[in-house]
Amino acid sequence: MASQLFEGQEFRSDQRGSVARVLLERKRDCLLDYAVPERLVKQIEVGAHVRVPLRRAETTGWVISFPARPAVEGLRELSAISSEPFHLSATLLHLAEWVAGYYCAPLAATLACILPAPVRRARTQEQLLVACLPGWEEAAVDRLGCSPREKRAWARLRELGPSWLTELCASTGTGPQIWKKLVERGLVELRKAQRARHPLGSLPPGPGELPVLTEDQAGAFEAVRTAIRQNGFSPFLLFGVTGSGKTEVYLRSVGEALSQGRSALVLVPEIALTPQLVEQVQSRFGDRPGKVALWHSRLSAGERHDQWRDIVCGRARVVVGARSAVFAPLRGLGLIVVDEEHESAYKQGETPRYHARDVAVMRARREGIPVLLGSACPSLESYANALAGKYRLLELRVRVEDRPLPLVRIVDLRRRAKKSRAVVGASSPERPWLSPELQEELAKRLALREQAILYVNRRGYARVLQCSDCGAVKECPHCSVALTYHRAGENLRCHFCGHSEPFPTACSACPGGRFDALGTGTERIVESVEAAFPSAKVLRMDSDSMAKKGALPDALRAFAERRFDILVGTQMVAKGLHFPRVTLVGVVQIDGLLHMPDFRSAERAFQQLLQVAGRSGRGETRGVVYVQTRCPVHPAIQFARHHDYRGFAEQDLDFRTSFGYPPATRLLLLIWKSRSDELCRRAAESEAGEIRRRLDGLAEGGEILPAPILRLQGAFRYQLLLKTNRMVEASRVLKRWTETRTRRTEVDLVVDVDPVEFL
Ligand SMILES: Nc1ncnc2c1ncn2[C@@H]1O[C@H](COP(=O)(O)OP(=O)(O)OP(=O)(O)O)[C@@H](O)[C@H]1O
Ligand SMILES: [Zn+2]
Repeated sequence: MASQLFEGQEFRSDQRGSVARVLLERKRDCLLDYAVPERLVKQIEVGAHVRVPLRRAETTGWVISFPARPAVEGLRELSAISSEPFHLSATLLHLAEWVAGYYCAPLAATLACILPAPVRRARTQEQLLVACLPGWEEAAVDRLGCSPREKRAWARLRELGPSWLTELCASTGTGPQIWKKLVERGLVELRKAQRARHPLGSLPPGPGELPVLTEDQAGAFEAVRTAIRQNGFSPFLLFGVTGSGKTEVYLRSVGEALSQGRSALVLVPEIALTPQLVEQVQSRFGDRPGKVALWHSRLSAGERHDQWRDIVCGRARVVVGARSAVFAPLRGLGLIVVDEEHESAYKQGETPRYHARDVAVMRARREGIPVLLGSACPSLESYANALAGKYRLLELRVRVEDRPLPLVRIVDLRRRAKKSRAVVGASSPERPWLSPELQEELAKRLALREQAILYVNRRGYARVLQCSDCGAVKECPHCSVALTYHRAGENLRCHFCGHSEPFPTACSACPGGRFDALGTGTERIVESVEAAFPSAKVLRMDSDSMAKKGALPDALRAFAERRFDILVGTQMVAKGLHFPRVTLVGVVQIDGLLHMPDFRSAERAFQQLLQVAGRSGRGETRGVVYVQTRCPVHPAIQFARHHDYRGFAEQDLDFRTSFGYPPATRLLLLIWKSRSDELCRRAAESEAGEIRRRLDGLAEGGEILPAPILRLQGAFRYQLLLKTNRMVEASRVLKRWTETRTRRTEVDLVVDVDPVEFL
């Protein structure tokens, strides 16, 4: 049965019935009716997760409705219901239905993304809890003849109150046997208890003194506060320059929602990259364990299981999370905050390919609450919505304490001598990657004991490894891209599929055995900096060096404590970091971003520049920024030089309107994928005709084109880009067609609504 069966229906959790319509948990949407046995009638509700018989086996699914009359006679009975915390609320079902409909995805897949099966199946954890038995005084304990160690342990537990055995042993330096002994003496009890896993448990709570808001902050907060009190959908775009204190506006707003007895949701692009914000939320609101919940896909299934229960039952009042937290089952939601709303990490790369910022706005509308989107360089989509009056624009024009924005200097690399082709192993005395201007400024800042950040848009050592004799370039065996040379592991790696191979001993195309390392990455910049400033302490920050759990917070702390002078990194160093001693930011390399085959390439480069520049001069000394480029007149660079967001937005919006790109229209990207190039191209061409016919009048399309990276993870890809102003309808037609599409086993089709990735 197709999905349109339940489109537009009201999900009401107060409904009951003797026939349940169940959406099976499978790849494609399939609805079946089951009889509800007498014993389950009281517990069953819309959104319940159930086990049902299917042919000779059992499967699982979600109760979607209680039809008055079953679709067929002689129904089979459903067999069991999952525990109540794992029933989805009507609000979430509606949201899921919208996501599935808009993003052209199966509803079953969307529900599985909201509440993944391993999370649901994980068990609550039980641990040993130690507690003092009542009625004992010190004098009485003395008479029992306890050893001094036993007595000390008992006294300590009395101060602490009931404690988990493992932690008690660790914090008091005792072994479990001492506690067993105290149990034997009848002084303490040891019992098993349910223990919720709180991923934030160990962060220090306790709010300090709140800063006095700047005028702009106060204005913005007042607007949000009024909206929270008034109840009702109201979307805000908080556009605040770097260092203007957006976080404080978020925190005050969350506090306001809580004080109104509501809960709040704070979305961040990537949890691992924003430890500073998570810590702030926890220290402001985590006055009891579990009040702030964390939600992202890197938590274990057990942790997510417990967090889900905490959120559903109302123990957690604030949820901080990445993309998928937009579906967190908070009750009485009063506010949603989306930090760095322009970030592409909010877009999910697999089915359902939703954009969490847009789902957040949709959820806020359904719940009738305010949503606060914040950024120092808003996406043009959001900015256009603000210009059109759909979002209310709140501006923070100046940095806190009236600190000036940094001075941006452009270093034009065009007239420089050609870079020497640095042969691997040979040292390059002139250090071609750092211009004399940037080196001079670095030297100056180091002498003043200030700190610097250098941004490079690629990790690794060199972009390409090329045979010095025949010119052959080492490519990934699975993708049509060159491998990146990583010196740290002496290997070559594909940044798209993760393939890795050792540094070659010989060229595969000729007898040669010498290679040129072309282009640069973070590792090479670290090498250049260390050569130029042997006494400086340099820290590399990219997804390679920060791969270990806890590495990033440790590194941030070390840099904050000035154990390093220079931080070299990828976009990781551009986001949300606040280091008052940083007075110099060097953009070593950014040109690559300017020329991506993507209509957003200028916007991305501009955002990156503005963000990274914003790390400079956040303390008492004014900052400077050096941007090295071969395209000094590119608008992204020129507008960034003057911190002119509006100027950039205006001219880029003009370009988008002239060429029919978002936000002037919406895009639908269809991608055919197959192991066979020929099959893929043919399928794309034949199906594109059918799609164009069905979408006639709803969407307009260009040609079938090979994807910019034709082969990815072993699959060849062809694309069709369609433009539409009626996405909901177009998406519905496409969904119906994909559901009935005769399945060609070798050719997959992906439908990406509002795509952000075109490679
Ligand atoms: N009203 C205030 N008075 C003094 N300091 C403040 C005030 N508001 C915020 N701050 C401090 O200013 C610093 C910068 O704030 P914050 O990191 O929120 O800026 P931001 O707008 O998020 O910048 P970015 O976009 O660059 O990340 C923080 O250390 C914050 O504690
Ligand atoms: Zn690859």
